[in-house]
Amino acid sequence: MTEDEPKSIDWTDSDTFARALERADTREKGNYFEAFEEGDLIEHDPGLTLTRWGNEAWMSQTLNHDPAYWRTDAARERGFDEPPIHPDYLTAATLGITVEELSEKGGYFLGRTDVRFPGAPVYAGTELHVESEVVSTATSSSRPEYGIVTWRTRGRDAETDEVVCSYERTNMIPRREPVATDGGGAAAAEEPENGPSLPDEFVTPDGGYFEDFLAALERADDRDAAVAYRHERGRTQGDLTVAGLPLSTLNTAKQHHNADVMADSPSGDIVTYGDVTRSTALGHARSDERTYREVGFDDEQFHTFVTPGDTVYAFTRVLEAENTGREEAGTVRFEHIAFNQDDEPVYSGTRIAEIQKRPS
Ligand SMILES: CC(C)(COP(=O)(O)OP(=O)(O)OC[C@H]1O[C@@H](n2cnc3c(N)ncnc32)[C@H](O)[C@@H]1OP(=O)(O)O)[C@@H](O)C(=O)NCCC(=O)NCCSC(=O)C[C@H](O)C(=O)O
Repeated sequence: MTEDEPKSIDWTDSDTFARALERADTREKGNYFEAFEEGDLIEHDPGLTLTRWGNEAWMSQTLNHDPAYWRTDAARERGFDEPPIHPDYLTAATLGITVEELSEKGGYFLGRTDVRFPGAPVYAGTELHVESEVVSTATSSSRPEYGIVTWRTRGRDAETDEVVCSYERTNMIPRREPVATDGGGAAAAEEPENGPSLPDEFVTPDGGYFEDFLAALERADDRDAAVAYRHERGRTQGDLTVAGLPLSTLNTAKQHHNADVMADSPSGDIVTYGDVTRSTALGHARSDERTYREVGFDDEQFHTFVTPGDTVYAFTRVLEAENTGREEAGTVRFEHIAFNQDDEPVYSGTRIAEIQKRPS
């Protein structure tokens, strides 16, 4: 090189690189709140083939061990052709595909309702196609930097076009332009002087069959009692559950795998995907019952963050039991509450499931 030739740039020199980074634009991912308008229909590009491996990874790591999802003979006894895809994994995969367009910008998952599985059982090899419709958008009165968006999402079997999973979900989504507010929620935070008193007695079912739930409800009837109990198992959150499981469903929300960005967010750390928290709590609950089929989920809410090192436990309330005349199972409605090592609720929701009847 002669003196007149321009010096080549060493882009990896730390000062040079720092200056380059300062000047470079970032190619952004995800959509701000302002991108969503009521009635918009969004077809999500990514598809995902539901595999037995994906199903088993999800089920094992969330402690869902129902044999019908693991063993062919147990699956056939329950009326399936082979071990099907579990509804929790199907729900998480349906949501995962939507994240890039709906919530990757950093939207905390607040709640979900009307989770249903209208199609035939879903087996490994099914390719999912997913679409979402914007149901509503609202400003947040307490957090001006966010808006609140609700979508109706449908996951279809790409081959038959049959809807296999559908739900309505609500997230907080960052605004491009924060709005001015009056500070909103402060008044609503006031606690009543005396909270509602709990029932005198907590009844625990003797077993996990439908008859046990029915008998427990009958024992609680006409008394100041609730059928309510906690489950023994806990699951401490680590890299696989916090980052690995959502990424395996194509869920690109930075909340679960970018500790650098999340250090400067309300949670201060990466957080467990809502579907992992919820599936883990449901796994604990199912370990104390004889599940026959999952029917649906409503009123799901995420109350506070779960971060690495936190342990997810579960508490169950039995709300109703109905003998529908079906030979194999009766229908039970539960409320499940996931809580952490400090006994704080992190998730709650109601669930309708068919529970096996005791073999005669
Ligand atoms: C996120 C929070 C820290 C917010 O807490 P806070 O500021 O105390 O507010 P609120 O919880 O009262 O809620 C904020 C506003 O949102 C409305 N809201 C809340 N829930 C719902 C709901 N189910 N439906 C509709 N609207 C809802 C409230 O009314 C408030 O409105 P306003 O008063 O007008 O402001 C806190 O909520 C929190 O920590 N939540 C837990 C969040 C979480 O951990 N989620 C799971 C992990 S994130 C995830 O899974 C992302 C996922 O991958 C994805 O992409 O979706």
